[in-house]
Amino acid sequence: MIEVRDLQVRYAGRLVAGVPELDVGAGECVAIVGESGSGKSTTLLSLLGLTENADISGHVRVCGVDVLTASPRRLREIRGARAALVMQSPQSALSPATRLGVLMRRALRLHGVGSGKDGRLDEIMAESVAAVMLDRAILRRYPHEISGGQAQRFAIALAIALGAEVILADEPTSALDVTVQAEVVGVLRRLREERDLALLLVSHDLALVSTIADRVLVMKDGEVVESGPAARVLTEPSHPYTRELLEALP
Ligand SMILES: Nc1ncnc2c1ncn2[C@@H]1O[C@H](COP(=O)(O)OP(=O)(O)OP(=O)(O)O)[C@@H](O)[C@H]1O
Repeated sequence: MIEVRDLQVRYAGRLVAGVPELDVGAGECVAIVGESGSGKSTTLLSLLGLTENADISGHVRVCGVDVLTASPRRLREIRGARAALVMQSPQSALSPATRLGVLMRRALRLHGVGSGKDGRLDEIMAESVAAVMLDRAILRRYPHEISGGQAQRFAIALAIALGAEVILADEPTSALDVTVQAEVVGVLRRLREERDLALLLVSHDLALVSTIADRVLVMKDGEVVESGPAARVLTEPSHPYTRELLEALP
C-alpha cells in the first residue's frame, strides 16, 4: 500500500526528512516517532504530495500511484478517497456552518461514492459512523457541537465511507485526554483488522505506539536513526536517542 525508497525532502536546501525505506502493507500499522521538528509530519505529507515548495527525490508509491511523478489529477484521485489523512485537530478543517451529515454526503458525492440509483449513500454513511462507534445522531450536529474525540472518529468514519485503503494519521490522539485517546486507538486497531487498512501513524507518544504498531521508525533531525519491529525497538532499542525517548516516558 505504501512503498518508500530513498525519500529525501528538502526545504531551501536543508534536508528535513530522509527516509531510506518504509513499507506499509494492507492490515499493517507502522509508526514514525521522534521529537518535535524531527521530520515526521513532513514525511507523512510528502506521501500524498502535500509538501509545497519542497524539493523531493526518491521513490514513493501509495495505492499503486507513483506520487512524485503523478499528475495533479491522479493525486487527487488517491487523496482523501483511497489514502486519507487524519490530522490532530480535524474540527478546524470542518466547515463550521455545515452539519456533519451534509459534509459527509458532499465528500462522498465528490468522489462518486454511493452514486447511482441504488440509494446506498445513506447506508454507507450510517455504516461508517457505526464502524467508529458514533451514534448516528452525530450527522445532524455542527462541528462545534462535538468533542475532540468525536471529531477524530468522524474523520476516520469519513475515510472509511470514502473507501480508504490507507490511513495516514498525524498525532491523531495528542489533543485528547487519555480515556478518549484509548477509544480512538481502539477504533483504529479494530478497523485495521476488520478492513485490512494500512495505517501509518505519526506520534511522539511511545506508549500509544506500543499498543498498535507492528513496526516503528525513529526519526531525529530529519533522519531515520532506527527502525524495526515495534516489540524490539521499544524494548531493546539499539540507538541512544530511542533509549532517551523511552526513558522520558512517564
Ligand atoms: N513548509 C516548510 N517550509 C520550510 N521548512 C519547513 C516546512 N515544513 C516543515 N519545515 C521544517 O521541517 C522540519 C521538520 O518539521 P516536521 O513538521 O516534519 O517535524 P515533526 O517531527 O512532524 O514535528 P512536530 O511533532 O512538531 O509536528 C522542521 O525544522 C520544520 O521547521
